[in-house]
Amino acid sequence: MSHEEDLIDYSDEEIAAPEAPANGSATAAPKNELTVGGVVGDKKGSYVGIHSTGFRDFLLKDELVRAITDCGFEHPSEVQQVTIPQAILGNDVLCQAKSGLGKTAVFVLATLQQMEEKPEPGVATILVMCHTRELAYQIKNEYARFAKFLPDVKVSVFYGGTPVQKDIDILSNKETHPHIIVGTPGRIHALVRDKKLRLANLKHFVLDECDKMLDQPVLDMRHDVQSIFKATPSHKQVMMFSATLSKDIRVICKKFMQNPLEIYVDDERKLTLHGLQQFYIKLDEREKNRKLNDLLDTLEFNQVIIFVRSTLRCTELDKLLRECNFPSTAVHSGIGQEERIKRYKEFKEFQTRICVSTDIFGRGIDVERINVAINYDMPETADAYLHRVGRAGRFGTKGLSISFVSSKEDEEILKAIESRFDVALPEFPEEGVDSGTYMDN
Ligand SMILES: Nc1ncnc2c1ncn2[C@@H]1O[C@H](COP(=O)(O)OP(=O)(O)OP(=O)(O)O)[C@@H](O)[C@H]1O
Repeated sequence: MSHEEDLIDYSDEEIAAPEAPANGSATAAPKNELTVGGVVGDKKGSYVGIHSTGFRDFLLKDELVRAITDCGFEHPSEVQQVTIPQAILGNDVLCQAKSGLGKTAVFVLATLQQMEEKPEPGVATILVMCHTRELAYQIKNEYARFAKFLPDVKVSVFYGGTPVQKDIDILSNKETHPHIIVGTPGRIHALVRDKKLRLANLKHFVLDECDKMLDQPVLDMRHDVQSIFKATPSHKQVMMFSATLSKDIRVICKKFMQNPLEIYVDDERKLTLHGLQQFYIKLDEREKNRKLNDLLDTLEFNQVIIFVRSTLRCTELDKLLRECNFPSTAVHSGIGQEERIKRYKEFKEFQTRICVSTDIFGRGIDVERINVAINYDMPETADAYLHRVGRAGRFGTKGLSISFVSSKEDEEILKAIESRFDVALPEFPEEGVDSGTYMDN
């Protein structure tokens, strides 16, 4: 059994406290910050530097512009306006921007733009890593979407829980060897360690959900990332993204970078989504099931995601919902990988409307029609809360989040959320809320 197979799914595990900075290779970077729509430290936020109003202004390859149009993207979001022009120049970038506002397209477009027209067969130049397998799969699909008019570009996704031999076969044939690799650190590390994957020609190293990936000393994710990083050339572009970047984690991220441009779209305290209405409900643990039933009966939703704290609770709640005739599915690390991806696809494609999940779907997962997010169990940190509720109200759409508060600890988390993100979380009104406030027409 490889080392990688020992790694259970990271995302079901607790978020560990950050440890001392790792022995990274880069030196401390001078301040190079751009805050948009907020204030970082004593520096005033600024819109100076935003001149672009359309994707065409980025002077991207024709093939990319066509793909962007096909995706239905009309205008770049704020994070895209600010970050894409810098990223396509090859600068290192550390970027924080709200959930659901299009960070993925920033690195996908920036890396594809910098790719040679005829990429050398058998050579990987772009590596993107993230913390869960479903997110890796999703990012691979985003590359496929934007590279659709670049027929020579090959992209593959590698993650654990699948036969490693398949990955080795792909890598050992020049015809199938990808130029772009997306994956999770355990499997990528195993492939690099066993010399199946060579990164000597890598030009772009990207971490999505970078805080989660680097703040995991217990489960060795950071260790895997560091080992992989060491197998790459010293001259390359490094980009990292998340909706949450605490001061501590920024220091760690920057150890991988050289003089990065730090882009913070909105002050840390203003990271909650405008279109998202957020409430809590105080109740006893034993009242949760009935309350959830009532909510699912009365709320209007396109799709709803329900977060729980363990795989066992996930299985049981899903079962209970189905017994009550709610069309539910469950996703957690105890489910076989193939089945997990199948369920992800069904949910993404609107074939299922209710998904009970552990934190596996708590970050990055983009399902357009989720308009309600329910914390059946409170998350353990304010940051985890922000990511979870950000599954609803994607790209400026409306949404609703309701969090069940059933213990003293839950109340503490609620307070931490309110103070960290400068947001008032009111109690869910007895009479409910008007569906027009959380459903797009
Ligand atoms: N300019 C755009 N116009 C329209 N839709 C867009 C645009 N940019 C991104 N989107 C869509 O918005 C959704 C959210 O984007 P994405 O998943 O990249 O967000 P994110 O910033 O990575 O969020 P998170 O922090 O939750 O991971 C996706 O469905 C994406 O296709």
